[in-house]
Amino acid sequence: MAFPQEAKHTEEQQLEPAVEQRSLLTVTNVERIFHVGGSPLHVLKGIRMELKESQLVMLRGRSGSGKTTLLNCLGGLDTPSKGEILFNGLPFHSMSDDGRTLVRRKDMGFIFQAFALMPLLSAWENVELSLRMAGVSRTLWKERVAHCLELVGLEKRMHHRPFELSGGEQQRVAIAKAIAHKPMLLLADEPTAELDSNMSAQIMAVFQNIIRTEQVSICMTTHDPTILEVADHVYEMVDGKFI
Ligand SMILES: Nc1ncnc2c1ncn2[C@@H]1O[C@H](COP(=O)(O)OP(=O)(O)OP(=O)(O)O)[C@@H](O)[C@H]1O
Repeated sequence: MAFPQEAKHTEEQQLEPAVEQRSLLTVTNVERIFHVGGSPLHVLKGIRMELKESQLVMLRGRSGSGKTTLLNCLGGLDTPSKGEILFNGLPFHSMSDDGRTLVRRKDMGFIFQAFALMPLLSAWENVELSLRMAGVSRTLWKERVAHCLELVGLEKRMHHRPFELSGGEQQRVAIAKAIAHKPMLLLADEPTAELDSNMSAQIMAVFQNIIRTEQVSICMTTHDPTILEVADHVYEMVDGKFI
């Protein structure tokens, strides 16, 4: 199988002067209500946001403000109770679970706070596993795995297993794993939460690098005020709303 997004950005387009970026994700009046002990709990209260191609957007807010709930809705892991989410023109809010799963597998990558690596597999094998899961042809694995690990600066650690890597290095493997199948959108929940400020800065530099070279858009949650400056836009969340 060829990589589906290969033709997304042609050389010709890259040489053209900057044009208005296309909207990848449009969120309109999204609400999420959970029912807890028979009472409704309004966690998202009318969220509107937009993410364009090759943008880095951050969701910032206190614990419990609803960031993860929103990220889950954006990634199709959960569905809003009301409102609309358009991803690459597709109505995510009204698609079936199976439909969303297919889109997610092909066009999205996920990064979590706790790295989510297979402990017995090397960095190389972890990234390879992600290509296998995405149904990418085996003939493409070697070149793509090497490329992704180089992109995140781990060419010298390719055959280390997670326990032989630092927290920052493990998170870089997780990033390589999340971008291996060439997603359009990367969703990251507190990707720097477990890292010190130096390692967090390195992860943000990797994000900026992959936005440039892989034409991916990134939406991430954070508590950390020191990394906000690299975002194209920061949405500040308080009690289920943007302020
Ligand atoms: N499945 C669920 N059922 C009931 N309540 C939920 C559910 N998921 C989340 N909540 C509640 O929604 C609120 C927001 O949670 P969420 O995890 O989205 O916040 P957050 O901003 O990501 O917090 P943190 O930064 O601590 O991860 C919390 O009060 C949480 O208890």
